[in-house]
Amino acid sequence: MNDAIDFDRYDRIRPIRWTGDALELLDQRKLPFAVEYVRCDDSDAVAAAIHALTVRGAPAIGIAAAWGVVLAAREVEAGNGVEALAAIEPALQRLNAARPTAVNLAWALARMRRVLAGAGGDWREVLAREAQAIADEDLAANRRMGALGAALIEPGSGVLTHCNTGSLATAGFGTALGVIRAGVAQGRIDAVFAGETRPWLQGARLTVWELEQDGIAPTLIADSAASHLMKTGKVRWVIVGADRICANGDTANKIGTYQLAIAARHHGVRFMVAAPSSTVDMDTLSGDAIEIEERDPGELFAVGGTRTAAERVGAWNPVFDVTPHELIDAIVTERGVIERPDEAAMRAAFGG
Ligand SMILES: CSC[C@@H](O)[C@@H](O)C(=O)COP(=O)(O)O
Repeated sequence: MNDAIDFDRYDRIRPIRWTGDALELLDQRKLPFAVEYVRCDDSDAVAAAIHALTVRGAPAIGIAAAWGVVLAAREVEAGNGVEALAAIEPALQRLNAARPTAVNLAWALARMRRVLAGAGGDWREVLAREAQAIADEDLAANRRMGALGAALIEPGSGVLTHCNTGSLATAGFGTALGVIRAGVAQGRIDAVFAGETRPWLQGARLTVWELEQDGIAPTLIADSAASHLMKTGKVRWVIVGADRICANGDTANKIGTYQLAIAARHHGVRFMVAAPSSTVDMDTLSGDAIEIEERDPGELFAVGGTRTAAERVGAWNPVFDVTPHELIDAIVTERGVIERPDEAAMRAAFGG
């Protein structure tokens, strides 16, 4: 087994590109059938892209929103950061309202507000530097998490992941998918299973495509095949990302994660959450307090534009769920590994 990880070999996709005067977003609604970037020239276009899932994944929407603040700043004249902040605050609120569950969005906006409030005449440059720092720190955090998470995995393991948590969902390398990339690179993981992730198919459309760019051949499964897969003994870990990790370790992630955690515990499969510290929300005490985004029920009526449900049916489309901390074996952030997370362990690691 070789513990060295050639990060560049596994990290080629960039979903967010800042051109110097516009934000380009890899259109994740069209992947894998078209690789097209959408150009955003103002902050409302960024907010609309976040809402429409053109850009998605908790860290990625935080980074996109930070660049959205830079775009909002172009529309105002102000002598210092405090004046500028007052002028762009409505735009920041529209960015914040684009999606409710991933805390990285509010976290990135709070960070942009903080530096702006302390800036002088050079406030535009201060904002651009901070947006770039948020992106750079995310990439570094993912690489660190990859190494930390992979170290928990015994050589010869199979793993199951859910949704898309890779380069597409972050500044690069990925959270759970970063752990998987690192685990494959080190020879610890010899089989990767990816759930389709109905209804938006992040697993089928994005994760499988991303891993194939790296020369990793994943096996796609229907979401409903997960318990059966676990019963076969082919996976030792379920590895997922997070949209918000609470003070007690309860974790919101893509709908379907909770049932994977229940099934994993039943079958003796371990359950890992990998996320940067920007996903940790020590102000939210437990998962009960997390707002779960509900999207258009129409997302359930069709696949790829073809109707699959009868006409005039009702549907409910919550797109995240909360996994209680008791079902989580390890939370991995760039700051370290928390095994069997609870409030005491979270407070010891993150304060608050
Ligand atoms: C690094 S990504 C972690 C989560 O953001 C991911 O698992 C997820 O749930 C994404 O949901 P999405 O609705 O596609 O934005």
